[in-house]
Amino acid sequence: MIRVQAINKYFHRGSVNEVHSLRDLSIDIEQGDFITIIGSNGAGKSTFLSCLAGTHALDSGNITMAGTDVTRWPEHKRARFIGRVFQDPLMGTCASGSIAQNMALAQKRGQRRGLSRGVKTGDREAFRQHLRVLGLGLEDRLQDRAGLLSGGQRQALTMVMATLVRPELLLLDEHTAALDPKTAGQILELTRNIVTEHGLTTLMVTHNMHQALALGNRLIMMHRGRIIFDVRGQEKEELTVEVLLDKFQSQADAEVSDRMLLG
Ligand SMILES: Nc1ncnc2c1ncn2[C@@H]1O[C@H](COP(=O)(O)OP(=O)(O)OP(=O)(O)O)[C@@H](O)[C@H]1O
Repeated sequence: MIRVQAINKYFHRGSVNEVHSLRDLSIDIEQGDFITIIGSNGAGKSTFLSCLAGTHALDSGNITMAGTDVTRWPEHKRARFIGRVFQDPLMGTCASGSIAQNMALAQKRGQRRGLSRGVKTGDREAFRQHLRVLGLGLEDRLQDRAGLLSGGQRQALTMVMATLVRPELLLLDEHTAALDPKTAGQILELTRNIVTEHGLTTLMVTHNMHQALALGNRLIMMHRGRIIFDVRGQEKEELTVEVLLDKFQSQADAEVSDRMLLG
């Protein structure tokens, strides 16, 4: 289990530009949970993923993974058991490296990486098998530079790379948002298959409520650095876009009335 206890994250603390991005956020993430995360712009969704990945240090609070306190662990140390896919398909792969070289690097995630970009012969067949599942023909293009691939192909490759070494936690940050609808659908299907096949504990940020409802066993809604709604199982199955929109709206209404009261 991953336990997040009362975490706070500020940016530019103490200055006029201070942003309190995460506010006493707590959540227990069960082994195998596939959580979709929705929330308004600036709600803190990406910051939350970055704090889990160790990209940002916390101002307070704790994160434990499988009983180990990782709060002070730097990003590179957590990389051993965290896979992450970003919105930008260009971020997950090295354009100048071949598909095989990219996969060889992914295979060494969290280990010391030498300067050698060599790929062992035995690995090539394993890489081909991983790529064949995608149905994109990438298994026959191991020598091609990743920079030659389309955005969708690169994101598919990134998904495979992020899960080549089974991650304890998979973080997906709007990973289909930059793709055309058809390709986004394919990557989502791939996501569903990979996560289900390996039973990966996964957090997926999306602005698409249909996606948030269609995938995962649990959904959380964030607002202003907090989790304001957390639903799972049957209750999630029965959720509709209308109910989610109502939640958003009631939050906005509450803020307006707060402002009126305070003002
Ligand atoms: N590196 C940073 N420096 C300063 N402020 C930041 C930084 N990263 C995030 N913030 C601020 O923290 C708040 C939360 O941002 P975050 O990107 O986590 O929100 P989000 O929910 O992912 O939003 P979106 O849906 O728009 O991507 C915002 O006010 C943002 O401006």
